[in-house]
Amino acid sequence: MLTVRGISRSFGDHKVLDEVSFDVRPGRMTGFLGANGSGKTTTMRIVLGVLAAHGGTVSWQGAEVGPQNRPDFGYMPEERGLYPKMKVRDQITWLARLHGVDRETAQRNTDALLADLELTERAGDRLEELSLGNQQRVQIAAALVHDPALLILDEPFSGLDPIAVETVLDVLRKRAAGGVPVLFSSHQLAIVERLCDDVVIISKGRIVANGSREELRARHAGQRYEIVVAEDAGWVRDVPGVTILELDGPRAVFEAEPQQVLRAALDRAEVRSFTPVVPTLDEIFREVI
Ligand SMILES: Nc1ncnc2c1ncn2[C@@H]1O[C@H](COP(=O)(O)OP(=O)(O)OP(=O)(O)O)[C@@H](O)[C@H]1O
Repeated sequence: MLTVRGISRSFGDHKVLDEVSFDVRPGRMTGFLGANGSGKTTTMRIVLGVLAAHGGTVSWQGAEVGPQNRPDFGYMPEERGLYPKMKVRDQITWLARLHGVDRETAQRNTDALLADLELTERAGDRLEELSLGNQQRVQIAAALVHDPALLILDEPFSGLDPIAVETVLDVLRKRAAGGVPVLFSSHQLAIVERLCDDVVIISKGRIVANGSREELRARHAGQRYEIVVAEDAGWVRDVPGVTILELDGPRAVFEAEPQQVLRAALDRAEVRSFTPVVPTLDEIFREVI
């Protein structure tokens, strides 16, 4: 498990991270969300040791992270740093070798990743000959080729078309299923909602929400319900204590103490369904940042 505790960082007078704490658990996909400039990249760079913290600790499997851990980590930085003129397969294999992987394993891992990322046909092309989306897939291969024990990915889905997103998702899910903790930042909340086990939301350098997707939804659910009845649901607005959010023929969405509305409903109408409305990640995000 990766444990981040009380990390702070300033640039000049600007405090960019303020006591940031969260965990990235084994076998779980953790989405790291925040507006532009909220501190995601800075946090990731500190975890990777590329940047020093001004306070706090980062631990891996219970011990403070140091240079000895770095070869075990896989990092896809925001500023993509591969060689445009080098051929795709040569480049990925070479990166694996730099991480100390033997030649045979490096070639086997490269070929398996290129196949999983649907890049086999481009293996002999120079990186600069690929479309931006395909270059992005190569970046993902570069972060994964040495079979890292932890994955930190800065915006791995940016610039990918929906089919490429699915391909990359499958590759990352496979790693997580194998027990690797995966932390990735993204602005695409629909993807995070679908993919993540855990969510960490940062705003202006502070963690404002942190937990499993279900916990966050339950925590932010409030008293919002949807009722569907056989005929017009207009009477719901007359039940004391109800705030109507949507009213559309036989369907109403409202905030209220639910038992009272359900009792009133059973007196007046044939109830087809009565369900709590859980907020989307997008709604939670807007609420907390
Ligand atoms: N090397 C630096 N020198 C000065 N300020 C910096 C430096 N690196 C980051 N910052 C500032 O720290 C803040 C957080 O930046 P960071 O890149 O971590 O945000 P982010 O959440 O990754 O944003 P985005 O979603 O736009 O990538 C910003 O205000 C940024 O300008």
